[in-house]
Amino acid sequence: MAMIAPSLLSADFACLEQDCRTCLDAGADFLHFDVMDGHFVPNISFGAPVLASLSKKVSAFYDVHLMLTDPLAYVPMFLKAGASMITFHLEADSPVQETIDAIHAGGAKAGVVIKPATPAAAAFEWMPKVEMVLVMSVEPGFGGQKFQPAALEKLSALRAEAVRIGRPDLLLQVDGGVARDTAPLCAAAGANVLVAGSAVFGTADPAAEIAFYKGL
Ligand SMILES: O=C(CO)[C@@H](O)[C@H](O)COP(=O)(O)O
Ligand SMILES: [Fe+2]
Repeated sequence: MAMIAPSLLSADFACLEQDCRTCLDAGADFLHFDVMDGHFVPNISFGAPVLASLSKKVSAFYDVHLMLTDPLAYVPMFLKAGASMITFHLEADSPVQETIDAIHAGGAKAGVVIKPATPAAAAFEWMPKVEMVLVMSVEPGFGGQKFQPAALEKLSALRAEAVRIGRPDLLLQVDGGVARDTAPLCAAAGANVLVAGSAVFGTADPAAEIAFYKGL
């Protein structure tokens, strides 16, 4: 059964607290918090002060997706702000092992992310060291983009590798263009955490959307 991580990037920032509660009441497993620096990706979203305010009011598993050129420099502030898991890009500039260690030292779970152009094999060496691998199925930077089917092969390859190394239940997340038509394909390919932004918040009934993905 898949877990669902609604992406707050598509929430109404003027009612972020209420939007989080709606997701959690509907059974959302994680709240996906997309952080963009306007450098690693051509967009700026929100940062640690927003997470700190939110995590004080709403108790949840905060799945923080860092789209930053130097994630290591920002790990301490996101840990302090209440991140439950911090995921960073292998394409970023920070040393990977040091960044994983800094996240773990702060008591959070760690994940690595790959962009569409990065092969699945790039994540293999890190799989024994992290709790989650995230496959981007769109270019990071914006919500509402079209799902890139090439992500499916990567998910299958990563799931096979997770089984091979004796971690069959490793969290394997997919992010970008996940909707009612693409989510079942992702789950069948081995994803067990589905990020959905516009598919959840772009509907009149986010709770019904969340129930659909949880049932996969
Ligand atoms: O990390 C990102 C975008 O860079 C995502 O988490 C998006 O927020 C997903 O949005 P949808 O594609 O589901 O609308
Ligand atoms: Fe994301």
